[in-house]
Amino acid sequence: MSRACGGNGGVIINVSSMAGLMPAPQQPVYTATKCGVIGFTRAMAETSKRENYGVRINTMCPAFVNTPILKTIDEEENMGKYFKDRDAIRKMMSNFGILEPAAVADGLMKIIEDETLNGAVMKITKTKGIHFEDYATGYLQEVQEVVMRKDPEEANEEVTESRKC
Ligand SMILES: NC(=O)C1=CN([C@@H]2O[C@H](COP(=O)(O)OP(=O)(O)OC[C@H]3O[C@@H](n4cnc5c(N)ncnc54)[C@H](O)[C@@H]3O)[C@@H](O)[C@H]2O)C=CC1
Ligand SMILES: CCCCCC(=O)/C=C/[C@H]1C=CC(=O)[C@@H]1CCCCCCC(=O)O
Repeated sequence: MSRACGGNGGVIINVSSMAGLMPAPQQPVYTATKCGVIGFTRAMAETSKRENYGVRINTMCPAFVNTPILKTIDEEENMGKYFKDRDAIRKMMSNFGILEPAAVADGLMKIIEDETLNGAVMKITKTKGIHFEDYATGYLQEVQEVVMRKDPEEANEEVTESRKC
């Protein structure tokens, strides 16, 4: 797919979850994997841009969606020691509401069609619909740009200077 490998470019959409953006105390490992998907997506999107892969890489973070995975909350084998906490998860579901898969399909289509999106973290919730996690990228970009073109000591000084008020 990458132009660097002779491909035509394209778009990759990784599937994270709202659990990757907020702590899900009954599912710490799930939370960690979904956070990982977000970090990986954002880093690879930046790599793709710099290396001119021609591939847009984005991720989506739906809240609860009506699919078979929700039934796994009632499986002790899946929940392990958090099985006893399934009522808390059910309460969370009832507070958040449950999306239909079509809402996720709408998000997928938006990412495919909007060619400006790269490194985006799309949230999909019952109350707000499709919206995006806002990162303070200005500082990060500034640091990355300076660090990429300077020797470490010079870059460090420049970044420190630029942050002085
Ligand atoms: N349903 C929900 O509430 C939400 C789901 N997600 C994410 O969406 C993605 C899809 O989940 P759903 O369609 O909801 O669940 P699902 O349970 O309907 O589908 C998951 C699929 O993954 C397959 N699978 C599981 N382990 C696998 C493995 N090791 N190798 C290959 N395939 C494997 C299963 O056979 C199943 O077909 C997952 O990454 C999930 O974490 C994200 C947010 C909310
Ligand atoms: C706000 C969390 C939204 C999570 C959406 C999601 O990815 C759901 C996945 C669940 C399906 C089976 C599970 O074991 C998953 C995790 C449930 C996390 C719920 C956290 C509830 C809580 O912390 O109270």
